[in-house]
Amino acid sequence: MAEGLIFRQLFEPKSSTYSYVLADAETKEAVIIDPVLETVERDARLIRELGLALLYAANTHVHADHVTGSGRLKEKIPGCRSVLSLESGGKADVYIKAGDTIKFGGLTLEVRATPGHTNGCVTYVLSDHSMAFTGDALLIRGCGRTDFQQGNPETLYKSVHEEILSLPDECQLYPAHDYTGQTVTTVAEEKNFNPRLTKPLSEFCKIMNNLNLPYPKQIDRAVPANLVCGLQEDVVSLPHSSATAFPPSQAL
Ligand SMILES: N[C@@H](CCC(=O)N[C@@H](CSS)C(=O)NCC(=O)O)C(=O)O
Repeated sequence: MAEGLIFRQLFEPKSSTYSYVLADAETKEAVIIDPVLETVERDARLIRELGLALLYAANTHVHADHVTGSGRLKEKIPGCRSVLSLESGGKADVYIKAGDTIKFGGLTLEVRATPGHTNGCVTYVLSDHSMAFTGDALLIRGCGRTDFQQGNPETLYKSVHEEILSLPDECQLYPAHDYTGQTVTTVAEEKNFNPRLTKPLSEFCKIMNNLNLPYPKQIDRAVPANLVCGLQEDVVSLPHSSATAFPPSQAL
């Protein structure tokens, strides 16, 4: 792990989503990647307890399976700005594209475009290339589905091979989801053991075109909400949250 980095991996069980807090231990400036609406209270508390100054709530893409917590975090933590790729077509305070950087204290995340699951997917790579946050492009021993939101298996295959598996073998990869209890993988592991991405392109496409997965349970609620930073009048938190409804934000 990069020297001087505070790092937390956080889990939201309903959608099996991982969120990540990264902060500079010296300046306490911080970023959260892929926060979830239902766990905003928990995450905001942690950020407060660690004495962090949250600069950015950055999404890897417009998620289809859960509502982002970025809009709600902005309301709770003044100074926090939402981040999303320009390609996503959603609202945010800061629009990013390949090659951009997100700075917090002395640390930097590089933005790599990794479309294929959606066309706005990005991967955030710590500038020393010790860790990368792959969203749904690469999952542990898997990858994001390609059957909606402009998904395309050929695009995904190229993205993952060129932008993620080209990182150093020891680079730790942190996905947006895991459905089997795993938490982290490495480039070397995925180059050797990923049952989809180790296949030639034609075989990969065949696998992806025949996954036959049911649509995510929250898709009809999540996609429209995530296009407006998770803040939409009719979006309410799922039952286990203490929060209720959020008014539309003028401050996007
Ligand atoms: N059952 C879950 C949705 C599971 C799912 O479709 N996951 C997506 C990422 S979230 S859009 C995916 O790409 N999965 C790939 C795979 O191989 O599982 C729910 O209802 O939320």
